[in-house]
Amino acid sequence: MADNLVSETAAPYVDQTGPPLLSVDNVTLKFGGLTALNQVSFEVRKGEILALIGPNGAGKTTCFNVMTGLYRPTAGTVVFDGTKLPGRKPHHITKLGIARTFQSIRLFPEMTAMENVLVGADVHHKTSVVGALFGLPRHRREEREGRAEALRLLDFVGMKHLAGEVARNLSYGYQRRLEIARALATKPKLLCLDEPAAGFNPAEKEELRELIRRIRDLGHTILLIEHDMRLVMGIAERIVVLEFGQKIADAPPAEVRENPKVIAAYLGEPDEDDVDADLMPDRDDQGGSDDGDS
Ligand SMILES: Nc1ncnc2c1ncn2[C@@H]1O[C@H](COP(=O)(O)OP(=O)(O)OP(=O)(O)O)[C@@H](O)[C@H]1O
Repeated sequence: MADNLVSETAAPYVDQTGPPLLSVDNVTLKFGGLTALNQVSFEVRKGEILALIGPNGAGKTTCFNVMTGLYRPTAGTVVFDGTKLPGRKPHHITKLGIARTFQSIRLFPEMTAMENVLVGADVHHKTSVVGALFGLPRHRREEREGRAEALRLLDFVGMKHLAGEVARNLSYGYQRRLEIARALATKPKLLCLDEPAAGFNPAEKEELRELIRRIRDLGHTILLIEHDMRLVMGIAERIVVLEFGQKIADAPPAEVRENPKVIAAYLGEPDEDDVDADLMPDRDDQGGSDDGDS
């Protein structure tokens, strides 16, 4: 792999000294006899772009599902910004500051792009149903500000001109961008992206890479599940690797791509010196299922 594909940023945004934004602490999750996560621990530092990678079925999405309150761990805990998460409802976790996108796009297909973003923003609205029904001034002001913010977010992801378009009519690429805009509308401290580049061509992947950088530069921390190694190596400051529910590596990209365990996980047994993480297959090459949202 060409060296210039490895992120060389000195991670100027990453808070190396304060407490981690997220700690996954010894998390085990069992589905009946299957251990999807086995004593997994890692931290996400404020301002970081951290990638979570691993072969199909390694436990990546399950990890997101534990962090966002869809699953409760069998053992272990997750602490976000000083708050223990297990047992909390997903909407409460969103309010605390974790937002996510899904492997398979989940928009409201009959709503416009603008309305989809407004749904995301709803999580922080303060006015009551009564306020909405009677069109009270505070509600009207909140609505006006919400629309302006939604438009700003649509502009940020490059689709302001599509604000009035119904989501189901949008191209696949724009639907993915809209999901990101909706997640940003919740004002997340931590944005979790589950395979955002799936189905993208190289040019779209490059645009996505820029977008993820810009999102981080705004002050959001990013946790990224992605099968495209070129994208991961080019953007992540640190990579956590899972295999069969266990963490097998946690290091900067340059180290991870040389790690024999990681190479073996992707390619089978390493072939002495003749292995290079550039050969790590993209998701499409793995023949994995499309919808592992678990
Ligand atoms: N709800 C569920 N019930 C039973 N087993 C599940 C459930 N969700 C996930 N699994 C299993 O847990 C394991 C981890 O799945 P997970 O979707 O987290 O993997 P992944 O690393 O995200 O994979 P992919 O890259 O294919 O999306 C797999 O063996 C999967 O079949």
